[in-house]
Amino acid sequence: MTLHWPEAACAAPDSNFAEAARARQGMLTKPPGSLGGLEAAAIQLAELQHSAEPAVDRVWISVFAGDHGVAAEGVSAFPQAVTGEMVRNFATGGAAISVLARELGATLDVVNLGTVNDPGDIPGVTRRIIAPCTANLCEAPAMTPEQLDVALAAGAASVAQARAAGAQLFIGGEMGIANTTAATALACALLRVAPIELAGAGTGLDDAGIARKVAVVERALALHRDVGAMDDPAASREYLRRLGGFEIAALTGAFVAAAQAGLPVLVDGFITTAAALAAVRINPGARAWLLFGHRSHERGHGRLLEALDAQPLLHLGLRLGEASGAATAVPVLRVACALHNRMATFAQAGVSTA
Ligand SMILES: Cc1cc2ncn([C@H]3O[C@H](COP(=O)(O)O)[C@@H](O)[C@H]3O)c2cc1C
Ligand SMILES: O=C(O)c1cccnc1
Repeated sequence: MTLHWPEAACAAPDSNFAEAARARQGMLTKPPGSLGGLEAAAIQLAELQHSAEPAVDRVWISVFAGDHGVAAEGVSAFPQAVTGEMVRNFATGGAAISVLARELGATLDVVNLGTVNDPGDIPGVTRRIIAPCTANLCEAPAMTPEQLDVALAAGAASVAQARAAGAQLFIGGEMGIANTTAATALACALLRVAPIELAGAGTGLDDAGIARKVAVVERALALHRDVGAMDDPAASREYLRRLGGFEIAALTGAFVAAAQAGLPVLVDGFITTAAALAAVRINPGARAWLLFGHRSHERGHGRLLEALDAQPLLHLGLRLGEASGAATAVPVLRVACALHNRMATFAQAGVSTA
């Protein structure tokens, strides 16, 4: 059997740079460990970038958009037309992620994978249309095998662009009305937990709406059960195909491709973390390349982060998606790098050690 590209080896982090960075942190003019997660982030970036001076000055943000057949079940507080409308808003600069990208001096890549309310060919949007939307995942597999392949490859194509542009950090975001339902279904299947444990309010469902969402995810899981063992990469791929979405699969493809290329990734919220879990299940070597921007307010995010043994940088109660939480965490990573690279050592500053 030929190896499918997402299962090919990931790049190797360099533990020598991690050791050196850890040693340097111990010599800087502060009690060892006192900069907590900032130290850990700088050490991880040094290890991933194979650099004594880690940096995240050049940031690439890809926001993948796609519509979901499961929106027909009334599982979002907003209408499906919003997905296409927001694609336009990303491109014209009015969305949260548009503002954040400008603040960071980051490149914003908007990729339309298929929206029912299609904004068409507009400047600032890359069209990689797969279909107007996925199939309703509680009635059929969300994607055909061919659609899954195209979506995974779309993510990899954005990573190739990011690398060509010299990016030091890749951020993936998503837009797709009803995609918290798809992400919940995928996470439940990958983690083997009940929908009631993970289903949340998304864009703002009330309790009755969340109960409807739970029932929809239960139907989906009943339809798509017995796909394979938890540790089987092919089974995880199949769950992604049946329960994911175009933008979720593109994120999975992007995360795997970034890890294969040796480009660190900063993960956003609930939906992107579900895509990240799928990436790690398909290719375990991808885990090392992931940093986590924030813990979202969305109900199931904590469980997903735990499953990935992730320590997110921020906890601000954000529940937007679009890569907004990851983008908000970039200044924290920049501060971590500046401290690591520019603080004086005890010897340089003539400060007494313990
Ligand atoms: C105006 C607007 C902008 C958004 N930007 C991201 N999302 C977020 O909300 C959606 C997921 O929530 P649900 O599953 O409840 O539909 C996704 O599109 C996500 O990115 C938005 C939602 C809205 C309404
Ligand atoms: O955590 C997220 O990414 C999120 C939560 C709610 C709605 N959209 C995205």
